[in-house]
Amino acid sequence: MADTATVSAPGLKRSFRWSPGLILGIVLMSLVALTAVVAPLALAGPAETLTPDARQGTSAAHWMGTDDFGRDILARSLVAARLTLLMSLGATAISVLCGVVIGSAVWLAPRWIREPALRLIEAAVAYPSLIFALLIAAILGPGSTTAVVAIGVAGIPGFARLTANLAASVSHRNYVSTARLLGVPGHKIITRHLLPNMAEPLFVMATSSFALSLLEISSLSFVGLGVQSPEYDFGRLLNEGLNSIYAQPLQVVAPSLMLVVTGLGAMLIGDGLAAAADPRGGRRHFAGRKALSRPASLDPAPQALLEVDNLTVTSPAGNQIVKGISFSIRPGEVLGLVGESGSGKSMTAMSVAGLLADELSVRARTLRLDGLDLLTTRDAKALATGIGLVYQDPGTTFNPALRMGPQLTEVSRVHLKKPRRRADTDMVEALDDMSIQNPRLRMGQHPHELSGGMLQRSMIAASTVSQPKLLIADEPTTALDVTVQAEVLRKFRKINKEHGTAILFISHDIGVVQELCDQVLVMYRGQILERLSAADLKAGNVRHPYTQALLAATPSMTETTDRLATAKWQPEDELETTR
Ligand SMILES: Nc1ncnc2c1ncn2[C@@H]1O[C@H](COP(=O)(O)OP(=O)(O)OP(=O)(O)O)[C@@H](O)[C@H]1O
Repeated sequence: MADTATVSAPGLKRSFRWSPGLILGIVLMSLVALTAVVAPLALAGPAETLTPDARQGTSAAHWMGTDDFGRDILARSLVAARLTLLMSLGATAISVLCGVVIGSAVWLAPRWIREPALRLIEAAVAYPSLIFALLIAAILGPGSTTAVVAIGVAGIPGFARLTANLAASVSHRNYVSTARLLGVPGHKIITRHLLPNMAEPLFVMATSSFALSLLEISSLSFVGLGVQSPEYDFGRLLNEGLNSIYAQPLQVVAPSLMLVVTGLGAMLIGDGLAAAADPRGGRRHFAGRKALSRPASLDPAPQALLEVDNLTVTSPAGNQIVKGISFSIRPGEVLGLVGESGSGKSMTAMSVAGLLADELSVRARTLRLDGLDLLTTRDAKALATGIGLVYQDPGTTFNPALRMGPQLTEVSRVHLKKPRRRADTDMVEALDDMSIQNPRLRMGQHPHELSGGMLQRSMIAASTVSQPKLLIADEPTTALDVTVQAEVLRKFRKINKEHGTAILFISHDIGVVQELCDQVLVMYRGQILERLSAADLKAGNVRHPYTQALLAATPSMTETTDRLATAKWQPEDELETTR
């Protein structure tokens, strides 16, 4: 149904609000930039030639008078715009480039380096940047290059912290988790997935940082540590005018006005962009798979494809989120995981995929997929081709900055080493198989050009094109409308029947689970309360009071009732785990 429609994926619609402040800022900065280009060409003579007309007041020839050496004050203030702007841009560039590199490196580093590095960056950010710059300038000696380096270096911690924080927040997106599962190297994740999606806040901060650099560079020149004569910027002009501030106040007024106009323009742009930007949106750390601890080993059941024995996930506060659960999935089996929100379903699935947040501690006696020890393996190819992942929200599954094709064919190209053309052809077939019309056209489009249903079916196609042994689907139909849901569920059944792919299917929806799954696990507060067949679930043959309460809370399509029951069950009840 959704194939012909082209709608924006949720969360990806962009809007931009032009505020009066932003427009004023752009006008002011354009005027200053124009002055910086034209003034040194047109006004170098009156600005730099020494004449006997020293300290004259305003006149038709000198609108703001002349300085101690007979030079035109207004011309000097306008010409100074070029050096001031160039220095501010240079300092901002140093802060942004070095900050982004350091922030990315910190995010990529192992936890034992990352945590102290972040504390160090926090401390550097808290230290006043101008004092820091004064210190650097005092060490390097006065000069324009010194001022640029000092102010640029002083701004690095701010960008490093922003980059590390943004990387941590973007790294929660599903497409980054998928890239990690696929074994994409950390630096590629940064350049392909993180930086394009962090560009907006970085740009907004760079604009504000430019305004700050302008003021700080002018301050350094004003106190004599920045630009030295015969060069001059706004700060240097203020420094020279200070000596004769009472006799010739215009010497200070003109560069002050230029400084105010330039600073105001940059700040208005920074504020305007920050307000206009539509925000998108624990720390995840890429270092291959998370190392899991294992108390002791146990031989897996021979027929099991996935063997999970005594899996425990503990939060940094010491709370057990998953409490020693055990289950297995046979080849070709569809296992449903149901339970209310927060019961630990996703934590269980992400433990299997090795994609849990760094701060969570994971222990298991056995975690094995078809002979592959998931506790210790670093074999990215085996993981990428062994496990497929489908997430709840198709809108966050794909990187909005990249076209669909390269994202969909990543496993084939990176791990199966298929040539690009062959990978594309296979993916077109897989998309066609998922009833996506015009698959070739879709491959060249960006995610926001596809509907939610199409994105979800594309994700299923990408997850299954390499025929993984296990497909993990974490509430894959929750964000879809009912018609699309039914279609997506049919696709799961087709994959299971045609390729014999085992599926770990997570859902709140008992009705969906009954239809799709062979076996069902009922989870509550990190424990498995009951394991039963879908047929028993359908027939209401359930033993545990919580499962009975869950069933009672499921609306029936055939019976009419005025009120829906809620899943009432007292947690004080004895937890009757059946493993
Ligand atoms: N990084 C974390 N640190 C501490 N606790 C966490 C962290 N991530 C998740 N949790 C907690 O773990 C519990 C289980 O979360 P999980 O996402 O597995 O639930 P779920 O059953 O999948 O719920 P839902 O159906 O809403 O997705 C929740 O209470 C959640 O708050």
